Amino acid sequence: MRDNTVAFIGAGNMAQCIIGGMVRQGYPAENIIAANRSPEKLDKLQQDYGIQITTDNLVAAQKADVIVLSVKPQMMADLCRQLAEQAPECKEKLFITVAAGLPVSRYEEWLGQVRLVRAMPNTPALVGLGVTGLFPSRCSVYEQSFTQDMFAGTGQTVWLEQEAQINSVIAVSGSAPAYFFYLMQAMQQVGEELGFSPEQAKAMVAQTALGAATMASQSELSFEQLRAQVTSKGGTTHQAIETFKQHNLETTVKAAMMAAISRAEEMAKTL
Ligand SMILES: NC(=O)C1=CN([C@@H]2O[C@H](COP(=O)(O)OP(=O)(O)OC[C@H]3O[C@@H](n4cnc5c(N)ncnc54)[C@H](OP(=O)(O)O)[C@@H]3O)[C@@H](O)[C@H]2O)C=CC1
Ligand SMILES: O=C(O)[C@@H]1CCC=N1
Repeated sequence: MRDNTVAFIGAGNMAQCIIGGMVRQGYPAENIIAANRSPEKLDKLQQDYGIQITTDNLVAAQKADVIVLSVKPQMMADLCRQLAEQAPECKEKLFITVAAGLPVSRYEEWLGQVRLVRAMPNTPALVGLGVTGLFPSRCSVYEQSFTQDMFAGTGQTVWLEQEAQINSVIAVSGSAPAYFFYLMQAMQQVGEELGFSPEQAKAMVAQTALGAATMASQSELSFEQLRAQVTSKGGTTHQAIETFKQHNLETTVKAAMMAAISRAEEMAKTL
């Protein structure tokens, strides 16, 4: 299965994280090729992982068994039209798209009735701790199994029965590393105001987040129970949590996640 050559077209943040995760988990670097319109990111990918690189999308697509479309949603129409017009034989290959928003029907307008997996990964794929939602369209059992193997190397996978669930994956995991980074950024800022150096504050916040996430993923206790273990009656944590509640953290979190879904729905209509 790992004999398949996988081409990433668009070698930006998400492609770099998936490629890094795949290579670290043993996918043969010589069977991965990345294409990007500008060369700088490609040079770094080749240095870091020893994969093949090209600035010519058609070369990558023609060499590949599996084509991962990893450009921004706004760039997807042009890319798909380029492939359909200049490399029509690619229509027989498996496509995997990681773009937010764009539905299968849109790809079929551009590429025809291709075999396609909509994937919604997240950047912790780089360290093998990603979560990827997967929705197949017209794929064979082998192609689904290949996609499973490819993303399993980057973390957990969740197969979806309804395409609309991709937008829920965006809200819960695709966009979510940024929510945690935002909280960590705010905590580091306060840490610095309290007198720690930027390096100390960053390390303390990151280590605490790592510890909490590791406990949360390894424990059978609920998040609420784990929180209770930290919260002494009449103590400091209680006061901090009450302050989050007074500022409506839960309402804010829900509004932010629903805003991510709304944006994905809007992109489906407008791009
Ligand atoms: N970042 C994330 O956390 C996640 C992103 N996604 C999805 O992944 C996709 C990529 O996002 P992200 O990696 O963040 O974006 P980036 O902007 O980091 O990467 C996109 C890359 O595509 C390249 N590119 C644009 N047009 C073309 C083209 N026609 N041919 C070849 N290369 C091209 C850009 O090149 P250049 O160097 O010239 O700019 C850039 O390197 C998006 O569709 C997004 O929805 C999904 C889940 C999570
Ligand atoms: O912000 C975005 O649109 C992409 C999709 C999920 C994470 N990043």
